Amino acid sequence: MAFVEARGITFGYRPGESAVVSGVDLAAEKGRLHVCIGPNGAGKSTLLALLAGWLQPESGRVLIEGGDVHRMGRRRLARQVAVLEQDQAVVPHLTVEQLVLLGRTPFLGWLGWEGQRDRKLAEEAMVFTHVDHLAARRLEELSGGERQRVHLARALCQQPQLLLLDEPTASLDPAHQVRIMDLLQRLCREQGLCVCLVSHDLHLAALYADHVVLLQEGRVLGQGPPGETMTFSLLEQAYGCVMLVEQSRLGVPLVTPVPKRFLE
Ligand SMILES: Nc1ncnc2c1ncn2[C@@H]1O[C@H](COP(=O)(O)OP(=O)(O)OP(=O)(O)O)[C@@H](O)[C@H]1O
Repeated sequence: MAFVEARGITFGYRPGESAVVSGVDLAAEKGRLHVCIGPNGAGKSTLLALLAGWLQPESGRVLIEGGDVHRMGRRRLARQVAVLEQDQAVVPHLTVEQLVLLGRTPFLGWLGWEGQRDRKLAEEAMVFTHVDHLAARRLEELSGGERQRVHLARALCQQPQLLLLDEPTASLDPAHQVRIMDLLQRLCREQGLCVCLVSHDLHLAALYADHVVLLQEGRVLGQGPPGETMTFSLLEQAYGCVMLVEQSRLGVPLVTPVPKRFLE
């Protein structure tokens, strides 16, 4: 059974205006990495917020392990689902370790004290994401990429079953992009996590996705393995520019948007 399922979900931010997500069906499984791609404004972040239960669809349902996400208690939801948003707020004066420990909040007792196990999980998450050497630093003293890795550590520290990430590699250098994607893949394979992420990086999507969802104007234009969804015709239709799709030497589609001067 799918771990998280969207059944015909439709959502619009303002009544009477056209929907931002329209009739989306998808099924995401444990142990698999799902990547949602599509042009700016296609509705990817909105879809992620619907899967997280932060937004309620006008029609259709989001199910987690077969249960409606809006009927799950907030604490239960927070224990199962971790979200890494696109623009994480910087909480002033908080150290890296303190922020990562916030991932344990749904599991703490009523006094809110962290125990030894919580601190151990925070440390493991910081080692995983290569930020352990920054543990005592304040968030505002970090680079964008370092901060992004710290927020990922916070999400991992939560030990979720479903991890939703909005452009988790956006401000990372190529080595850290690969390291973080390797880590996410390992979490899927070894710990059976269900990972859904949004990305504009078509090459990373082709390299790592088990399942690609291609959105355009709120609708699913195609979904399936990268080889079936990242075709030049679907990508051109979605992005509205000419795309060259080759088979890379790593055996996955290599997508290059073609500059105008090569078309003249
Ligand atoms: N809080 C909001 N209130 C009103 N409209 C919104 C809100 N958030 C997003 N939208 C609109 O909904 C549409 C989809 O936005 P969304 O952020 O989901 O797209 P996206 O595919 O993630 O885009 P991008 O790739 O640019 O991040 C856009 O037209 C956007 O302007």
